[in-house]
Amino acid sequence: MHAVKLQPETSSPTKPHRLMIGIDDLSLVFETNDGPVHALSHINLDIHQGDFVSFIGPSGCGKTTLLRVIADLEQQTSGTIHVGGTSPQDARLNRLYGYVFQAPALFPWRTIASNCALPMEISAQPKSHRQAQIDKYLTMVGLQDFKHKFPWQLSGGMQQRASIARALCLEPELLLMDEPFGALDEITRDHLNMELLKIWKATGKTLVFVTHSIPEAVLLSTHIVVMSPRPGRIIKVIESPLPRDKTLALRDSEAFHALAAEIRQALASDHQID
Ligand SMILES: Nc1ncnc2c1ncn2[C@@H]1O[C@H](COP(=O)(O)OP(=O)(O)OP(=O)(O)O)[C@@H](O)[C@H]1O
Repeated sequence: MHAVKLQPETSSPTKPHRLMIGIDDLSLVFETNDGPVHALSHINLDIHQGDFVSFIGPSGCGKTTLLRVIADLEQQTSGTIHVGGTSPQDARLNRLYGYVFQAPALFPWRTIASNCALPMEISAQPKSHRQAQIDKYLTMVGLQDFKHKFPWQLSGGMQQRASIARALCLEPELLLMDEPFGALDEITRDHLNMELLKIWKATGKTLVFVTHSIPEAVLLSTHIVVMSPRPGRIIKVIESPLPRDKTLALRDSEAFHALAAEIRQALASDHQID
């Protein structure tokens, strides 16, 4: 299939923020027993410091693979990528990013505080600093009173909040989140979406977020990257006209519905929705 190279609408001449992620003509092919899988094809994307960028698209369009390339967990077949002005490998080694998985992935034999401490123990940070970071971020996600509990004593939403706190403890500039709220009920998801927006505002971090949910992408993002499968590619990058300061009430606004419709149209225009 002919691959269309799209320049995203993410940059403007007046934008003061530095480039956090720069991806240029990147493709990734998985060689499998059934032949090559074109997971990513000719991806061009700029993400700036402080942006909240969502990847949305049907199953198999390469959202997770793209996030994993940014995180240096997969290597591209061709093209280039820079993360924080360096290679993804250096960004990983310098702990530039935190990664939040779809499942909280907490160790059941460690308390919430001890789970949060683990990455800081691995990077040999002093105990007093570890304690301060844990207190800061467990308070931020509303779990300070649960720090001595074990993961299995917490609800799914609380466990996911704990995994976000764990990622924040290392003070990464960049937070990569792969459908972190996909398994949660709608009410809990609403709540955590608002919590995440608060954290994003308070910390000024750059967020890259994978989701299947159009309302979630609209509610959270400054930019929405619409993707399509076979081969996995970007079909449109939409800059949100909505304010960065958002409330759940915004979902009843005309602007919200218009943006959701634009995303839906972009997805439908490809005629490949699974
Ligand atoms: N390690 C791998 N080896 C071979 N093929 C892979 C591998 N990882 C992903 N793929 C394939 O690459 C394509 C993109 O997968 P990816 O998981 O990135 O999609 P996705 O958009 O995140 O899907 P979902 O929304 O279902 O999680 C799919 O066809 C998938 O089967």
